[in-house]
Amino acid sequence: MTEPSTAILADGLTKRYGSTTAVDDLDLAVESGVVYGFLGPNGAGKTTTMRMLTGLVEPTDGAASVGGTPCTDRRELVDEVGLLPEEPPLYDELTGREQLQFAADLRNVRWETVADRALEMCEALDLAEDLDRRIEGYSKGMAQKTAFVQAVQHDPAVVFLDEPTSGLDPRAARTLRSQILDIAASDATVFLSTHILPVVEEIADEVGVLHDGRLVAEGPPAELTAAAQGGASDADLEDAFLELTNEPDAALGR
Ligand SMILES: Nc1ncnc2c1ncn2[C@@H]1O[C@H](COP(=O)(O)OP(=O)(O)OP(=O)(O)O)[C@@H](O)[C@H]1O
Repeated sequence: MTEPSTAILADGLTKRYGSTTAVDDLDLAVESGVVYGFLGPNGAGKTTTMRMLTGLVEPTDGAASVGGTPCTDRRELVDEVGLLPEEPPLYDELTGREQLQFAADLRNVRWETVADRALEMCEALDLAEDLDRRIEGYSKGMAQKTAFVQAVQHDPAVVFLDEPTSGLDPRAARTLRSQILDIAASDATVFLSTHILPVVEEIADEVGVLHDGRLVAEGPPAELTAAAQGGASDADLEDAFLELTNEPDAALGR
């Protein structure tokens, strides 16, 4: 058996905006092939963390790397990562197919090499028939599916997903969950931020809970759940989340 390698590493990662500390001295070590659920209340610093890890925002302090590449090295990082941001970058005037081809071009990847994978994913997500329509006429769900495929079609080693099932109907959300598991099974790492805790319970191997920019708990979902409500057998991840983010100092042993 080969030793697991670290896909995402953050050391004292900090981002301040004026007097606001969005991310506060964050340490992370996420192993390859893991689905890491990144949770936290609104404004906890999840998006800012993902933006630093993908090189979109410079940290004020600390450092991070993805697949061994420093996150400040955006050019190198582009080959390693796929990002589905909160507000996906799509061009209204393009068709879905042109958008996917454009995304491949941007990464200097030949469309022919990713087309089979991309089109298979579109087929499973029930998007294939809409690929030759312009994105301006897409529903929110269609746009979200396109943005997801664009983020992962080049088979990146590490995938960052911010609310990936946003706007998806239950069938599409289920397909997308299974695609995320397929991605992880192929030894890629998935860093998943979502408020939909049952999704995290279902597919995450590890969970990190962020509160006010600080990591207040980390572990497998079952472990966090087991510690919630004094060990009550019917506690779930939502109970754990509410407890941890209601009393973060207790979680940190203060
Ligand atoms: N560009 C910016 N300028 C100033 N403050 C910012 C900026 N981006 C984020 N912040 C602040 O940093 C903090 C963390 O925001 P962030 O968007 O990272 O949280 P989040 O956990 O992703 O929240 P949500 O769940 O609502 O998406 C908030 O207080 C936010 O107002």
